[in-house]
Amino acid sequence: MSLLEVEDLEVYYETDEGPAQAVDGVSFSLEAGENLGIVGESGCGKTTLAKALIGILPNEGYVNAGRIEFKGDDLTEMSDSERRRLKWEEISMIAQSAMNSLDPVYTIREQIVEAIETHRPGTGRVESTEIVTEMFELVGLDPDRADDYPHQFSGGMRQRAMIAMALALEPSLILADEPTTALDVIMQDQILKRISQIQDEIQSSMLVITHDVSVVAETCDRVLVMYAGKVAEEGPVEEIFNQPYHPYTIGLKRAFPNIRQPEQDLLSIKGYPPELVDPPTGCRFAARCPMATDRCREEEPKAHRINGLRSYCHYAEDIDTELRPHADRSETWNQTEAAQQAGGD
Ligand SMILES: Nc1ncnc2c1ncn2[C@@H]1O[C@H](COP(=O)(O)OP(=O)(O)OP(=O)(O)O)[C@@H](O)[C@H]1O
Repeated sequence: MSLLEVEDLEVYYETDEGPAQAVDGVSFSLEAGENLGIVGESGCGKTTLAKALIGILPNEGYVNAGRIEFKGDDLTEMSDSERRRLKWEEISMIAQSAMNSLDPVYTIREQIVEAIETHRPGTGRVESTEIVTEMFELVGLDPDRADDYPHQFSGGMRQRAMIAMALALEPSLILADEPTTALDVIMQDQILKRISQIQDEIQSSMLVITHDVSVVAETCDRVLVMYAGKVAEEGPVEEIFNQPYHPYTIGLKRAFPNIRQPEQDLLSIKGYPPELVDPPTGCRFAARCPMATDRCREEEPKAHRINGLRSYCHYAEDIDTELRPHADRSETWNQTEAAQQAGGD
């Protein structure tokens, strides 16, 4: 049994224009001890997916269909109180901004101790205080600062404090949503290394949600690439980044600097993701894909399994022979939209 199994998950938001299909038919699984990265541009549904997993969708958001099985129990069928019990102890979240997750009126120590005592009622004050000291040391904070309020910490320290809090109860699953985006590059690297170290010690799994493929390359075993609410491609990190089978992954990879090929031009994928209230039929990436055909615009791609990857591109099987050389060229992605349409078929 996998630690987490998500099947055909649909998460929608009620909007004035109708339901926005922010997560649409997403399936994946996560094994114990494994790290899975979820990547994709802003708005592709990464945070919505995480919020649905931990049960913190805003009022207008709801799970429309699908299953989220954690250790064999369906989270979508649990009551709020059952889910609250799981939070921190079994599943914890490191959010994008620590400021929004830490309570400004309590010291950091009070907040961590409160989380420990709520979930482990037998834990005495001395033991909880010891856990705080240990966690502070693990994330590289001076334990003497645990009695400070969040506003007395710098941004980087707050982020570390939140990581300490998220890991204090040794959860089986950590959801890290852009855990280091607000930090400078050196701090990002240090914090990612800390998280991986602690994770090894407490043997937990992690879902790393980010738009930055280098964060995933550094921390994850597998990657799920999302585009406009759907899975574009999924597989082991090495394979996804070395030999992807979806044009979107090829484009996304080329949009970030590659230390192995520093001479390569960075490219930007032209255009914007589609509206999610009335998404296009066919492949959601078709309008921005330089290789799209009429079939892509009409028929939704199914999963193709190749080389240990799951790719949702009609032409995944042909990528090796015909499309990859084309997709690897910057000029392919620099074409104007008119040229794409003229030459697309
Ligand atoms: N409360 C909301 N009401 C309506 N639509 C929403 C709401 N929250 C998010 N959305 C929409 O759902 C889609 C997915 O958003 P989400 O924040 O999950 O994406 P994301 O990939 O995490 O983006 P980012 O990297 O910017 O956080 C977007 O189109 C967004 O506009």
